[in-house]
Amino acid sequence: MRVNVPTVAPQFLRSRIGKVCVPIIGATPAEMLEKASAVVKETPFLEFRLDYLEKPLLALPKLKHFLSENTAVTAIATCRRAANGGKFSGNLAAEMEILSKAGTSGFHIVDLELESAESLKKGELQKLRETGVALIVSHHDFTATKDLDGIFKRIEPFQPDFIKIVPTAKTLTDNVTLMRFIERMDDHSNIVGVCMGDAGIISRVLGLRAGSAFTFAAATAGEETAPGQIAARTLIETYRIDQVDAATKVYGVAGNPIRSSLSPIMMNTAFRRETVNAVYLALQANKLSDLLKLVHEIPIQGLSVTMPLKQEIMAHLEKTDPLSAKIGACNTVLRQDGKLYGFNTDVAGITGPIEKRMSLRGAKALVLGAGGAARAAVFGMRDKGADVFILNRTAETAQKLAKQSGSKTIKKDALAKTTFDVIVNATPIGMTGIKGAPILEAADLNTKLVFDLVYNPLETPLLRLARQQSIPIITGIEMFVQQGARQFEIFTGKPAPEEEMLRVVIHSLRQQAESATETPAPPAKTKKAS
Ligand SMILES: O=C1C[C@@](O)(C(=O)O)C[C@@H](O)[C@@H]1O
Repeated sequence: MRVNVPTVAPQFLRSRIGKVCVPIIGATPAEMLEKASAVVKETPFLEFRLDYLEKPLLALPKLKHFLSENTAVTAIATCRRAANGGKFSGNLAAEMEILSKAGTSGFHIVDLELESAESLKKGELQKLRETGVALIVSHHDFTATKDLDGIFKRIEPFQPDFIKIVPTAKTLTDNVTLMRFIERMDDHSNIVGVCMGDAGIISRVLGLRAGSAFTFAAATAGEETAPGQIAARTLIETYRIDQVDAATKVYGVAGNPIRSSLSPIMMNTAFRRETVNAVYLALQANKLSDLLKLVHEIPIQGLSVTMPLKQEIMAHLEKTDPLSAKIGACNTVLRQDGKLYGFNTDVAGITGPIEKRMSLRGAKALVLGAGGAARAAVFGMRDKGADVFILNRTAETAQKLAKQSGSKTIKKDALAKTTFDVIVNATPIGMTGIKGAPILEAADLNTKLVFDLVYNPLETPLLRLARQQSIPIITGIEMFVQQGARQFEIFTGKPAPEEEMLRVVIHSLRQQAESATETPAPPAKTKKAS
């Protein structure tokens, strides 16, 4: 017997649902509804995570009212139990009662975990389905991506409207495993697949192209219901997920850790601005071999390479430009005819901004540090004809670099008596989260220009010191944008929209700084993400 006539028959759901489903969380029904009302303006496909509520059953009348007023919304009810990675502490019978009630409260779809489905007594699932609600049977693996075919075989007998498989990507190539699996299922238009974890971002952006019926995105940054989830607006506006098709070229920034890199927002904005059919991903690379495999499997057309892979990748390149070879590091890889070619745009990111202000030919430059960034600064400025001095905490590394590059080393006590045309900080000192005393004092800044390669915070202590003495400065953002702009040109052959790139980077940094000051202290106990 049908308890309720559904507003949408399950077979029409496919045409009704959007490509991006946004989970709605909240500790109270009022909080949930407030969030849902805000999200619905942009994305009308919502998953109400009833398991986040203390008393889900009591919330259903309010949610019913919301759904009757918001007829454009397609709503999933999920009440995942703690044993399956959710937050619901009740038993299976309580979960079923809530889902059945959701089915008669205007929800279009309910989400049931495979383990729950398998534990049901005969006829119980049928009873739930008789409410007229469509069914997703889900499987989550919070540790790995494995045995996807086996999971599929376990879900299939329940004949759900959607089969959802959510493993965790431990490697970049786990995304390929998931996407190949979905592609193989091409006679099933009802598969939903996404990898959790920082390494799983690839599947969140390219999964629809592989055939996933839809994907998940967080309401806002900070409201993720699973590790690695991207905010809906970022996924739609920055990654342009609606436009990713078979012809979309894939690029990315590879490193470890990569989560807070601003390259994806900068490069995707540039692609959008120049209407290039390309998407740029954050690639959490724990191992270079995993990255190299991914590059060929996807395939990836070009890479920005960052710490700690800039040196290690050199051995895997067909050819590099002469500066990368001298520096022993490369930050840009272009894939052509299956072969990888390396470039170093960090150098141009340093010399370009200086040469906009002064010629480096014959200029006297001081470089602080002797690591990777310092090598780019030293070789780059030497190449432009500057006389370079190196100051580093470990004198031997400075001496070695000086010898390789035809530069000199200098001691800290000599600075007050020496004048420079430009001082470049290539150490991480001054960067948000890095401890360490400033290297230079006011008396050491006898220079016409100070360039800090650190870009977060916008104004570093060194730049503040220079500003106080009215010495012109260049911020690390300029280097970041310039190295990215040159990469864009190598990737696409088009001039880079530098102003737009700069604008979006400054905007993101300001937002980050604001949310860092606004965010209340994290709770003592971190809850398990699901
Ligand atoms: O199953 C899924 C997918 C998900 O775990 C994700 O990885 O985005 C988020 C959950 O809210 C949803 O129920």
